[in-house]
Amino acid sequence: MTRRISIFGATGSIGTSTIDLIARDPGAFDVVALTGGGNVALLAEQAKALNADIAVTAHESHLADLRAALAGTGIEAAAGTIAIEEAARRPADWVMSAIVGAAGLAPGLAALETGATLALANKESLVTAGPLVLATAKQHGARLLPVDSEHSAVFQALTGEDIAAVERVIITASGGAFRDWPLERLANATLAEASCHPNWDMGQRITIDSASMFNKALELIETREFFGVDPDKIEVLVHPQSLVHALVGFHDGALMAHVGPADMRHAIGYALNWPARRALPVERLDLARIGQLEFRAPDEARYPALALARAVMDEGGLSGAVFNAAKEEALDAFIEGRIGFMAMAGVVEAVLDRMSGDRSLIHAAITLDNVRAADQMSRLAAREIITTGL
Ligand SMILES: NC(=O)C1=CN([C@@H]2O[C@H](COP(=O)(O)OP(=O)(O)OC[C@H]3O[C@@H](n4cnc5c(N)ncnc54)[C@H](OP(=O)(O)O)[C@@H]3O)[C@@H](O)[C@H]2O)C=CC1
Ligand SMILES: CC(=O)[C@@H](O)[C@H](O)COP(=O)(O)O
Ligand SMILES: [Mn+2]
Repeated sequence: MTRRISIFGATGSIGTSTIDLIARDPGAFDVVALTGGGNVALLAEQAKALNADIAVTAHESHLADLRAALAGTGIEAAAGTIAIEEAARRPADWVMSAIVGAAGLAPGLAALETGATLALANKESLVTAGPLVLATAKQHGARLLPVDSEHSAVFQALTGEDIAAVERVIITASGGAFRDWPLERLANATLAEASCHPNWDMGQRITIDSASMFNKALELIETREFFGVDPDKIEVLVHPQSLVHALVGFHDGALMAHVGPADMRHAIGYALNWPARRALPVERLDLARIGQLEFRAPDEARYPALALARAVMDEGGLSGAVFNAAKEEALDAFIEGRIGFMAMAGVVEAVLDRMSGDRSLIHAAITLDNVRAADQMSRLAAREIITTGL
C-alpha cells in the first residue's frame, strides 16, 4: 500500500536527504506536498520527479517562476506562509517537518491536527512551543517522531525501556567549527569559517549554530520537551567524531549509547520506517579502523549558549520562544556582518533579560498566537539591541 507523504523544507539539507530515501522506493509513496523557500528551480524539479500534488514556495515573489516551471505538469503551485499551512492540512500519512527556524512551527501544528505522523527535524517547534506541540499531537491522535540525530538516538535507546528508570540523558556535541581554536580567536571568526562543520553536511544556519553551540542549547530544550526529562538529568558531552549521538543512563548504572555514521539518512530513515527497521544506504562503521572515540566536558566559557538554555528551561513558559527568536536575529546579524561571532550570545542574553521583566508575556498560555507575539517582541528587542550595541 502506498503512503501519502509531504515534505516541508524539501529543498534543504534534511529535505533532499528525505527525498533521496523515498526516491529509492518508487511506488511506495504518493507525494502530496513539497515546500521550499527561494530555491524554486529545485522545488519544481523535485515536484516533477516525484509527481507531487502541490509545490509551495514561502515567497509570494517566486510564485510566477514556480508556476512557469510547473506549467503543463498538472502540479499545483502556491506561495506564502498561509499556503504552506494549507498544504500541511492536506491529508498525508507521514509529514517531514524540515523548514528551518520558527517558521516551521505552524505547518507542523497543522499537520498534527490532521492526525498525520510528524517526523520532526525542526527542533525550533519544541523549543518555542513544546507543550503546545505535544498537546496537539495527543489531542489529534498524531504521532511525533524525532529526526534530530541526538533525539532519534535517545528515542532508539529508550525503546522498550521504562522512562522512570532513566537517570540521565547525554547528548553529544561535535564542538563545531571552532572546537580547537583558542578562545581569544573566536571574536574574529568569519562567516566562511563558521559555516564549515567538521563532520555533518547541513544547512548554513544550523552549521553556524553548531559552532556557537546554540544548536546544542536548542537541543537541550528539545530533549527536555520531547522526553519530559528534568533539565538536571540532561548533559552535553563534547565528542569530536560525531559517531556516538546520545547515551541514556539508567538507575542500574547501564549506559545505552547510539553509535552510527554522521549521515542524517539514518535518523530520517528510522522515522520513515518506524516501528520497523529497514535497510538504509548509510555507511557501516568499522570501529576497528576508527580506533578511538574521544569525549570531554564542554567549556562553558567558550559556549555561553549552554548556560542560557539552562536558564530558559528554569524559566519555562514562553522563554523558549524568546530565546529562539533572539538567536535567529543574532544569527542573521552575524551572517550579514553586523555583529561578531561572540556577540551573538550577548544579544540573546540581553533579550532574555529584557523580556523576563514582562511576566505576563513570558507566562502567558502557550498558544500559537502567544508564541508568535513573544517571537515578534523578542525580534524587535534583538534588532534594537543589535543596532544600538550591547
Ligand atoms: N541539516 C541537518 O542535518 C539537520 C537539521 N536539523 C534541523 O532541521 C531543520 C532544517 O535544517 P536544514 O535542512 O539544515 O536547513 P536548510 O537551510 O538546508 O533548509 C531549510 C529549508 O527550509 C526552507 N525555508 C527557509 N526559510 C523558510 C521560511 N521562512 N518558510 C518556509 N520555508 C523556509 C528552505 O527553502 P530554500 O532552501 O528553498 O530557501 C529549505 O527548504 C532545522 O530546524 C534544523 O535545525 C536537525 C538536525 C540535523
Ligand atoms: C546532525 C544533527 O543532529 C545536528 O544537530 C548535529 O548535532 C550538529 O552537530 P553539533 O554536534 O556540532 O551540534
Ligand atoms: Mn542534532
